[in-house]
Amino acid sequence: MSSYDEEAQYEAIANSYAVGSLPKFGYGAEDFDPEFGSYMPAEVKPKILLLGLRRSGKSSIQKVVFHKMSPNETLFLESTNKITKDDISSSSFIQFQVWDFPGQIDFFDPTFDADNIFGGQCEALIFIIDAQDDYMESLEKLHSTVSRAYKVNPNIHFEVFIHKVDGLSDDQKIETQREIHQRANDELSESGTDSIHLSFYLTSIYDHSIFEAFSKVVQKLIPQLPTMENLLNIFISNSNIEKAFLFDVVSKIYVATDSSPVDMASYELCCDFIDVIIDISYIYGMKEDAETSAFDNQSSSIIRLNSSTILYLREVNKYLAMVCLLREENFARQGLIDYNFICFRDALQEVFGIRARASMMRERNQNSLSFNGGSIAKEWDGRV
Ligand SMILES: Nc1nc2c(ncn2[C@@H]2O[C@H](COP(=O)(O)OP(=O)(O)OP(=O)(O)O)[C@@H](O)[C@H]2O)c(=O)[nH]1
Repeated sequence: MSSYDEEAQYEAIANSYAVGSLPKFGYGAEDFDPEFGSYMPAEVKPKILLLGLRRSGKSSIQKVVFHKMSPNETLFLESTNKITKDDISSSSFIQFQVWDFPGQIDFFDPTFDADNIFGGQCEALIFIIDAQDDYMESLEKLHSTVSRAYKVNPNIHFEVFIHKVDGLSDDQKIETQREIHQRANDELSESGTDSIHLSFYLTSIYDHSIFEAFSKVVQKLIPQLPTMENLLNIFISNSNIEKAFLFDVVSKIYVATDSSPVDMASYELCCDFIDVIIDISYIYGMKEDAETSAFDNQSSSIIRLNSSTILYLREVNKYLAMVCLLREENFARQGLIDYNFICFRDALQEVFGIRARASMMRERNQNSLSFNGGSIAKEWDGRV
């Protein structure tokens, strides 16, 4: 396939992106306008809620995924006694808030403002069940939580993290998941609310499962995901690449991958690769007077493994990186891969540029938000 055909293919996909289905979810729009983030008031940012019984691991998940806390440090976390709102947008491609709830919260307390909490910008509710504990009480709480939230906002995505599975054997993991899945869904059908769909994930902060689960939760909230997947499919097939992930660098959440199955070992390898690059950039790449991240739009890296596999990282913008796994012999034509990557990046820019421009126009028309003083459709700062 010639490079020109390929470019046209990327362009067609980018152009086919439907402006009509604009997301509420925000992305690193600073790439289009450096001041965009500051225009977006906190109350319109989408929310992901973390709920569950006390000590189930809610704060630990938030700290490990979004604040680089090491899992062992979570042993010293204090119990949460009020709702903690964490704005993820300042350091990440994905703009949202994570709300961490105290375990003892009572939804039937008259002061609990369910409309405000579950309504509006609430996109996902993650319920955490401690798999190392007796989970019967958790299941009751899960049922009351999702029923209450669903009444207020049926569009919420309900996600269940069966957490702390590091303490279980493989057989126990399967059995626990089966039992929790069965009981939770039975309770929903008995109460006549079986239209509520629950998704289950086995997670632990001591391995990459928590990042993988969070990636899947976040991906559901990105309406452009099929377009991104399509672009990645074209990219890998024309570049002889085995697998490609688009990573949000700070959180190591992958916002998209091609449609071949994700194997956990490859994902872990890519996460470790990003950690190495970030660490090296910080240690050796920081300029003396610079306060900004050393990982920038010029970053790229190649690691050759002794299994004749190559790990290749290219930045997409300052928050987003593409990490590819490919066989060594296919890396001989690096120029082709780099060219295809630039086409891919331009197409992605189109996809999100359309979204940013249209959302600005929509907001202007509605006159509900002020986006004064800047053109969103500026040059992408990661452009070569
Ligand atoms: N083994 C194991 N322990 C975990 C995991 N995640 C969290 N923990 C531990 O669980 C304990 C409670 O974690 P927290 O994050 O404070 O729990 P929480 O749900 O925020 O608790 P509250 O604020 O009281 O509602 C801590 O000692 C964590 O180290 C995990 O994946 N595996």
